[in-house]
Amino acid sequence: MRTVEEHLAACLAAVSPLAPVELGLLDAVDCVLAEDVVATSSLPAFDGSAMDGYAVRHADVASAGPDAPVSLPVVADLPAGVREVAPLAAGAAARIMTGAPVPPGATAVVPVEDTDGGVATVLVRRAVREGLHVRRAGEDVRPGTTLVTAGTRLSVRHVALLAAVGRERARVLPAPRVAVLSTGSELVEPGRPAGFGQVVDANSTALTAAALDVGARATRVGIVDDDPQRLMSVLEGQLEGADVLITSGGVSAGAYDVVKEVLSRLGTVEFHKVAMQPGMPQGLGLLTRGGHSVPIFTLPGNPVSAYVSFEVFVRPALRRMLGEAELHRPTVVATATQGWSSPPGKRQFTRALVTTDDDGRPRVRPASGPGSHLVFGLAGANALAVTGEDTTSVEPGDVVRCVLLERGRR
Ligand SMILES: Nc1nc2c(c(=O)[nH]1)N[C@H]1C(S)=C(S)[C@@H](COP(=O)(O)OP(=O)(O)OC[C@H]3O[C@@H](n4cnc5c(N)ncnc54)[C@H](O)[C@@H]3O)O[C@H]1N2
Ligand code: MOO
Repeated sequence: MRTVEEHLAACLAAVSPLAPVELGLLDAVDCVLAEDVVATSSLPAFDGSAMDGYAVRHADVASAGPDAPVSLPVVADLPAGVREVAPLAAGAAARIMTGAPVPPGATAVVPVEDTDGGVATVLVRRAVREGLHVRRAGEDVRPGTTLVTAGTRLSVRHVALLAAVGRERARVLPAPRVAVLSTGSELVEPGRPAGFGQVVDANSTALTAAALDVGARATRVGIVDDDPQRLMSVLEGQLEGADVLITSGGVSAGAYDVVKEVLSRLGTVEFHKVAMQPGMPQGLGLLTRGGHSVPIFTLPGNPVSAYVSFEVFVRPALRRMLGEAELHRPTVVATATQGWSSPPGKRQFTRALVTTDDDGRPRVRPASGPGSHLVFGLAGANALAVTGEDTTSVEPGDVVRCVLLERGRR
C-alpha cells in the first residue's frame, strides 16, 4: 500500500505547467503571468486636469476670495480629447474639462464651483496653490517600471493596469483543459429517472465543478458504461482536446472494473491502494496518442471517495499545471467538540464542520458518518478533518488539523 505522500508525489510528478501562450487580456484574467510586464510609456501620458474648471497661473488668482473675485479672460475651451493646446499667457484662463491636457504655462486648475462659470470672462472666487488639480505626466507609471512580475496570477486589477498602459495581450500559462468522465453501467444521466439498481451519475458533475473551481477549463464528458472497447475509444477521443483526463469508478476489485482492466493493459497507468479513507483505490498514469501524452487520474467511484481523491491528489496537480506556487488549501487546527473513530493504518479525511467559539477559537465536529456513499453529509461540510495513520479515535477536546474547503483559488 502507498502512503498519501507517495501517491501525491507521483501525481505531482505526472504533471507540469503548460507552455506559455499569448492571450487577450480578457482570456488572461486569472492566469499566471509568464513574463515581466515593463512599462514603455508614462501614465498619465500628459499633464492633465483632474477637475472641470479653469486652467490658470496660480499667481494670477492669489488674491481671489469669495468677496474679492479675480476676473480673467477665457482664451480657450479645452474638452477631454483635445489634440492641440496653445500655451496659456499670464493673466488669462482656459476653460478645461477633466482629462483634458493642461496648457503649458498654466500651473493649477480652479474647479468650476469656485467660479461664476463664465465663457468669455470668468470670475475666480478662490485662490489655488501651485499644481492643484493637475495630474502630472508619469506620476503614476514611468517608462521602465516593472508593472507586474512573471509568476503573478493576473487579477482584475492587474488587467486594469495592463489595459491602461496599452497592452492588449499578455503571455501567460494557459489553464489546463480537463475532461471528466464517469464509468459504470449502473449510471444514468442527472435528470433522468433511475430505475431499480441504477444510480444517478453525480461524480462527473461534481468533479467537473471542482476542476472549474480550481481554474481549469473543465468539460463534463459524461457516462461510459462498463464496456472495455467503448471506454478505450471514448478516452482516445478525448486525448487530443484535453491536457488532463479524470475518470471515476471501476478501479477496485470488481469483476466489471473496466477502467482498471483497460488501462492496466496500456502499461503506463498504474493502480495502487493508498492508505487513506475514503479514496483507497487510485490509478494514475499517462495516455499517449500521436506523441501527445495526457496524464490520467482514475478515481474511485464512491462519490465521497471521488471528491476526497480530487481534493487530495488532483487539485494540487491542477494547481501545479496552473503555475501556482502554493499547491495546497489552507488548514486550521481545531478542537473536536465530538469524537469519532478512525481506521488504523489509514489517513482519514472526515467530512467536518469547522466553526469558531465565542472567543474566536476553531472548533470541529463530523458532518457525516464515514460511509463513502453519504453525499448529504459532504454537502454540509466545510472542511476535511485529517487524522493520522496511527489514530484510531478522536476524543472531544483533541486537536485536529482541518483542510478548509472554501470556494475558489486559495
Ligand atoms: N472486494 C473489494 N471491494 C471493494 C474494495 C476493495 O478493496 N475490495 N474497495 C472499496 C472501496 S474503498 C471503494 S472506494 C470502491 C471503489 O470502487 P470503484 O472505483 O471500482 O467504483 P465502482 O465499483 O464503479 O463504484 C463504487 C460505488 O460508487 C457508485 N458510483 C460509481 N460511479 C458513480 C457516479 N459517477 N456517480 C454516483 N455514484 C457512483 C457505484 O454505483 C457504487 O455504488 O470499491 C469498494 N469495493
Ligand atoms: O476507500 Mo473507499 O474510497 O472507502 O470508499
